[in-house]
Amino acid sequence: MASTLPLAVTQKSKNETTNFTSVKTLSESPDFNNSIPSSYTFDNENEIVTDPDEVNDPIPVIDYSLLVNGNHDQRTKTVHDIGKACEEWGFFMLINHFVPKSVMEKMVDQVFAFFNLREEEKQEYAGKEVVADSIKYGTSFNVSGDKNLFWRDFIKIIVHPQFHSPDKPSGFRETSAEYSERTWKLGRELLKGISESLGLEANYIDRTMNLASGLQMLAANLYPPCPQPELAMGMPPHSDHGLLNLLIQNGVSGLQVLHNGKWINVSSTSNCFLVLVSDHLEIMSNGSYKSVVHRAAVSNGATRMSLATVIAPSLDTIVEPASELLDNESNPAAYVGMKHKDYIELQRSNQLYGKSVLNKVKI
Ligand SMILES: O=C(O)CCC(=O)C(=O)O
Ligand SMILES: [Fe+2]
Repeated sequence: MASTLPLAVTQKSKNETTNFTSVKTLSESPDFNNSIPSSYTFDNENEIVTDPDEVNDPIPVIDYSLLVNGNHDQRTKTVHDIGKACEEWGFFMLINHFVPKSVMEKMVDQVFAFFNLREEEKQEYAGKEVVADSIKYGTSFNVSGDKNLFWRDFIKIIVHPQFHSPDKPSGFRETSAEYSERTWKLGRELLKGISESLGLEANYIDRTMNLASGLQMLAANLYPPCPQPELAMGMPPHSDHGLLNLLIQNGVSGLQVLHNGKWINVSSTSNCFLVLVSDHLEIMSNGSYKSVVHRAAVSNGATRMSLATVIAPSLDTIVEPASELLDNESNPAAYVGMKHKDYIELQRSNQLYGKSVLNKVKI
């Protein structure tokens, strides 16, 4: 899979950018002459990107209210549809999820307020590591390891099993506490439907992935307007660690998912969660459900913001294929078990590219 992904590097010189600690500072600098430094350029030529209405295979939409409040038939159909979406796309849109629109909007506003702090204030969280230090502010993916830089600034915050928050901006802590609590409940409930769709008891994933002490992380991405969007990349093709990623965005589209070898533009959505199957769900389902390869394109007109909520096993859980799904002859284990913490470390110390980390645990 990784070798088929279109991402070739054209130039590689970081010297021009070493004075900037964020894309936001770079793009707002008075000296910025509207041509992006070569260290940010990728060869995005020959890319075919398709809008969902151009393929007769619409992005699956799941009505959460039918999973939790539907009658028997509606529930059964919803569980079936979730399974189909996880199998065929590794991706779906979740509607009627009971997270109030006002809470989602307040969270988006607070994330913008964080990125709008002075650079020195944000730098307090730079130079840290998200698992060890709970909060990390940074740019690109891993500046010291990235071959080319991505047009993206980020903050990652661990909010479960212990809740953490930056002290600024004011109101961030309260808003993110409410948002985290609601999305954590939503993710756990959704995983019950996913367990059932695999033919397992509803609590199977919750129990075996130790979600009572599971990891929840908020990862906010800022993509400032880019004067040469065709040359830059917000985030390269990758899949996420964890079980699910519940993604929201600020009304500017940019997410693209790889489906049957084609990049599909996911249009901007409001009041809906974009749900991405992540690597640990692929591993525990022994590959029945595929983590979705996705990337973020940038645009020159507007600032885009996305907020990922990662719902993941506890850091000490060794994630391996569920023994109930295996059969020595017809369906042997296709992945080796690895502690979640070690998997994150592996991802952090590698280039973010396709399924390169998942491939390391594939048998
Ligand atoms: O910005 C997006 O839409 C994608 C973000 C993403 O892939 C991530 O945070 O892992
Ligand atoms: Fe991602």
